[in-house]
Amino acid sequence: MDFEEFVLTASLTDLDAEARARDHADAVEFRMDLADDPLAALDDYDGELPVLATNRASWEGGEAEDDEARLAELAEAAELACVGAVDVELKSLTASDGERVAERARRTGTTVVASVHDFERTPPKQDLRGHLDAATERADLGKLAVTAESRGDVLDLLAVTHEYAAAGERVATMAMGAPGRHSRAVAPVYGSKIGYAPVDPEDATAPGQYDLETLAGLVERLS
Ligand SMILES: O=C1C[C@@](O)(C(=O)O)C[C@@H](O)[C@@H]1O
Repeated sequence: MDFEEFVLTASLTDLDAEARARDHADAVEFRMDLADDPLAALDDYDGELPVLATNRASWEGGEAEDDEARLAELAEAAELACVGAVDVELKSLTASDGERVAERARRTGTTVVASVHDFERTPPKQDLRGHLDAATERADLGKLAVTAESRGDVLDLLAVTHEYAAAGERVATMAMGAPGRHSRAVAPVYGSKIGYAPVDPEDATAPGQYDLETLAGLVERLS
């Protein structure tokens, strides 16, 4: 997965749902931290869509508690043929074993996404740039999910997304929460390369997500 074009991913906690995502998604994000026995599920996977593997730490909004174990699992996932990309938190890449996951991914031609999440707010533009600089330096794509409290927050995020995309950097951005919901449809117009959506609305993996069919329709109409 090179993310040259926008990739709409269906966020799944159960890979069996891939068949239901195929009509609208380009890939699936497998939230390993929310799944039972994720490596066995990946071994058994015989779907058509490539997998972006995420094993989100509890300190970054996920459910994986044991950092060493979750990064070891993610490194194993990175080497599987069905996995086209792995998501590693920027903090893991800079401060823990995340770089080892990235090395193992690179050895097998798996793309590395460095992610940053802010579940509280949208930091000032200069900080948004700082996050994207650090993420794009260490990975093939820098992803930034913030929490919008106002339309102005979304404008800041979109402006910075546009700057980076126009400069040829590969980035994915989205504003979580209700005020930022429309960013999920609009950010791709400004160069964001990944969108996330659950197949069923009740399976959302972040606040403010549209369901997959809705987001696919919005993105298609706006592009
Ligand atoms: O990092 C992201 C983005 C996300 O948080 C969102 O806001 O859509 C959803 C997560 O599943 C994914 O890992």
